[in-house]
Amino acid sequence: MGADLHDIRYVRIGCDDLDTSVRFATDILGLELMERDGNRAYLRGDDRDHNICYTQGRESGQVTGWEVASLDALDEAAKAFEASGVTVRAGTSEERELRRVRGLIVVSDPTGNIIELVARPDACGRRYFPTRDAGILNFSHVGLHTRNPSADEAFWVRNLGGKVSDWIGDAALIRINDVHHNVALFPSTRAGIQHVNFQVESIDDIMRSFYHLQKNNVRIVFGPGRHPTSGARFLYFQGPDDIVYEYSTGVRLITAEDEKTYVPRQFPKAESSFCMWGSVPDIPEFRVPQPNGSAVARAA
Ligand SMILES: O=C(O)c1cccc(O)c1O
Ligand SMILES: [Fe+2]
Repeated sequence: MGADLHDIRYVRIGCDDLDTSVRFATDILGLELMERDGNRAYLRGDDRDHNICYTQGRESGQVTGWEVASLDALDEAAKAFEASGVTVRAGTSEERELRRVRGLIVVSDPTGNIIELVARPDACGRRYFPTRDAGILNFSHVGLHTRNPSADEAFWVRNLGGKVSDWIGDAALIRINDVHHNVALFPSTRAGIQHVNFQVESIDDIMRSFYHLQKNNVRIVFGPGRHPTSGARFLYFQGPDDIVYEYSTGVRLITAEDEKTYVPRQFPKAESSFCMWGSVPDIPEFRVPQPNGSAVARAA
C-alpha cells in the first residue's frame, strides 16, 4: 500500500532574486505575502498558511509538498516506502520549522523530483487577502518534468496512491483526491517543476488577467483556452526562474461515486488534446511535433 496523500500543500522554488519573485507573486499572480526574511518568502492564494515558499538561490532547488492526515499516517507511509525499497529520509527539526509542519519525510521519484510528505502543517486563522484581486480560489496542482514517464507514473500510482485520470500522449494527469489532477507528469529532459496552477473563480477572472498581464508585459505562453481533459478554461504565463504559472477555472471533479465507473482516457499528443479552442502553446513540454518536423511557432 502506498502513502495516502490528501492534498497538495506547497511548492518550494529556488530563485535568482527573491525580490523579483515576490514582486511577481504579489503584483502579477495575486498572492498574499505572509512572511519574508533575507532568504525566503512565504506566499498564499488560499486559506492555507502558505502555498509557495521562494528560497534565495536557484541552487536551493524545487520541491513539492504533500499532506497526509496524521503523524501516524506519515509513519505508515515511511514504512511502506522502505518495504518497497524506496529511500526515505526523515526531515530535520530545522526543515520542519521552515516548512511550518510537525512531520516531514522526503522521497524522490525515479526522475529525481524531490517529494516531501508532511503532517500537521500550520493552519492559519486569517482569511486570504491579496493586494491584487486575480480571483484566486485555491492552489490546485503542479506539473512536474519527467525523464521517465512510465517509471514516474508507476511511482505516483504504486507508492503515492495516485490514480491516473487521463493521459495526453505519455503525460499522465494524476489525482490524489477528487480533483481531476493534483499532479501532471510531462515528458522532458530534466527534473523540476514545470508549472504551478491556481484555480480562479470564473472565466471573467481568466480574461481580466489576460488583459492585465499583457498590460504589464508578462509573456502569455498558452491561452486563453480550454482543456478537454479537465474541462478547465485556462491561461498560462511566464514567471521568474523558468516557472510557468497557470490560472484555471472549472476543473472537473471525480467523486467517489464517479470513481465507480470512471475510466481514464488516452488523448493523443495533439494540439486539440491540450486546447479545444485552438490556442497553441509556447511551452516546450506541450508542443506537438508537426508532420514536417518543425514545432509550431505561436502567432505573434
Ligand atoms: O487541466 C488539464 O486538463 C490540463 C491538461 C494539460 C495540461 C495542464 O496543465 C492541465 O492543467
Ligand atoms: Fe495545469
